[in-house]
Amino acid sequence: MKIGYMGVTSTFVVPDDLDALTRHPKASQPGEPINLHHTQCHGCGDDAPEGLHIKIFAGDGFTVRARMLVEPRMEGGPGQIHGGILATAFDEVMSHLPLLVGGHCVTAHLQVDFAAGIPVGSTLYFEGRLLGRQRRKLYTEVVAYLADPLVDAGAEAVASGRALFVKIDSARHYAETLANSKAAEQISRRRG
Ligand SMILES: CCCCCCCCCCCC(=O)SCCNC(=O)CCNC(=O)[C@H](O)C(C)(C)COP(=O)(O)OP(=O)(O)OC[C@H]1O[C@@H](n2cnc3c(N)ncnc32)[C@H](O)[C@@H]1OP(=O)(O)O
Repeated sequence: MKIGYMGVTSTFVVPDDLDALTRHPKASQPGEPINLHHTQCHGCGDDAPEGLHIKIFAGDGFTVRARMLVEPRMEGGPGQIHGGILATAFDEVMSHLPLLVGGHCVTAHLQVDFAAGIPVGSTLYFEGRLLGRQRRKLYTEVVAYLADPLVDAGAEAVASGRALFVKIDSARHYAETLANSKAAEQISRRRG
């Protein structure tokens, strides 16, 4: 099996020749929650029993804000969050950024830098930013803090991530797997 994309290990490089960004007319307003996915989504779904239950809100411009309680079931090293859980949280938070410009995307590339251990019991605050778009590709980044950077200018950044998302036709992309989803009916209804 070849590793990476098209046999090449991907790196995250934002191209210089980006397309102009326009906020989608139906995008959530700053401060409003973004309900991009569905209730069984492992990242944001309220009804996913083992999910992360991340709360995600639109920010100014092309940004999102989010928070997540680090629960005991998320433990990796003693008393600290598991790195894979944080990567999942980053994926989820950044996956809401494309909605600000419209359309569903999937993650094509994800990378994480872990700067400090994150204690179980803490609340993580996330700031995500859309760095740019080129055709179907959207470049995003996210930073995690142990305090809300909106109210605490000295909030410490404990991890950061970057991801490339690719725009999809969701009906086509999920055509063969939708029936496996516990939320199949809800998603079909939403599509009309
Ligand atoms: C109600 C519904 C709710 C929807 C709910 C949505 C839930 C989202 C959940 C959170 C997000 C996830 O975890 S999503 C789950 C994890 N991700 C996935 O399962 C995705 C699996 N991968 C794929 O399906 C595919 O590889 C795609 C869609 C990413 C790309 O395939 P494609 O459509 O054929 O397009 P392709 O031409 O290959 O690529 C398009 C452009 O992207 C570039 N590109 C593609 N992959 C890469 C890569 N790894 N690294 C660099 N560049 C890449 C190509 O060079 C090209 O650039 P250029 O030629 O334009 O320059």
